[in-house]
Amino acid sequence: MDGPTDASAGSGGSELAADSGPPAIAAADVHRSYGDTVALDGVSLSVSRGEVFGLIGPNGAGKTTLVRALTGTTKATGEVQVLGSPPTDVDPQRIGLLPQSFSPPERLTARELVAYYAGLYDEARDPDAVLDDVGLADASDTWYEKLSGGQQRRVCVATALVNDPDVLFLDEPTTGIDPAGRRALWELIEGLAAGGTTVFLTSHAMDEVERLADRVGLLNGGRLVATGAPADLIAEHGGAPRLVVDTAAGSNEVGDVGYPVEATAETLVFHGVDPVDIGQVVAALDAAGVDYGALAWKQPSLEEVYLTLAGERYDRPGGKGDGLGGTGESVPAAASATGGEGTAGDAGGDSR
Ligand SMILES: Nc1ncnc2c1ncn2[C@@H]1O[C@H](COP(=O)(O)OP(=O)(O)OP(=O)(O)O)[C@@H](O)[C@H]1O
Repeated sequence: MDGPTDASAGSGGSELAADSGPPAIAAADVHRSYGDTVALDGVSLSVSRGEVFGLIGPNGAGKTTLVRALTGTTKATGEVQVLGSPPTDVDPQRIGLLPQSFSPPERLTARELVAYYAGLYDEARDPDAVLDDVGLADASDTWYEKLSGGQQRRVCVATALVNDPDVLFLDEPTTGIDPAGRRALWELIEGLAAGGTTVFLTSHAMDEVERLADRVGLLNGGRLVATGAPADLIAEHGGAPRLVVDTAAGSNEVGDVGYPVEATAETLVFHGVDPVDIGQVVAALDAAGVDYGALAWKQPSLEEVYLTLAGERYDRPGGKGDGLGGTGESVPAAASATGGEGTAGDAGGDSR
């Protein structure tokens, strides 16, 4: 872990970005079990100040447990520091946390709720300004229980922003939020990051993580199995661009078109096809008399990285894979722990 602890250094995000102090978040060999269920199995990571770190992984991989370990809201073994100090020693003013599950009192208006959270801090932003930031200015007088699920989530995000934190933990911030709202929230997060706020977010939306994160960590079975910039992970694990052709034909019906071909129940997938060579494949299909429908050229994305490394490639019933993930090579079985919720062996005393 990095050196001197000075939790009082710097007061605003932009100052932190220029600060050469300890990383915003540092974890070394973090373990957490619930009874026999190993939720975190030796996680180590470091997040620089001003960085946006995206944590992805299958259900039950340990993402929420890691957020809780990093924020000191569950006990874990190993070492965790936020801004150079154990998380429970850091001034709460400097940390923002949006938990995955958050059930505020329902008979309060959005403004009253955000104002309540504002009152917990020495300094806080104007609740109306924060509600405006999350696109809820028009609903600020509505009771929480009368808001839609996505609006409720936005209020929860607002409560995490109200103290203008230096380090912001967002556990699945956009779940349930409509596409326009998601984009608005992305812009908000981008603005915070541009101002120097460190953001640690978890998400199942790969487009979200690919857009927002400077670095991504893939958690599987409680272990961090890959970390890197989205572009680097895609280059390393995403496979080649491919042409997906809707057809019931088998690969043996096409002949050799110069690209590895993979057949699924409803598609032929040609791997490594550059856009300029699509015509060559189409000509080969026509020459072979293959009956086909739509063609789609796809570049690898973070989703392919996820599907490959998490071993979660989707197989259609009766098919050999959807042809969209990875390189068509066999992938390891999912290693995620998916035990049920419960408190057995939860000696950690989760506190938030
Ligand atoms: N309070 C708890 N009591 C018992 N087991 C728990 C508890 N919290 C989490 N677990 C288990 O720990 C493992 C990791 O759970 P966690 O919620 O951290 O995963 P996750 O990656 O956040 O999942 P999801 O994507 O579904 O939110 C799972 O097997 C889960 O069942």
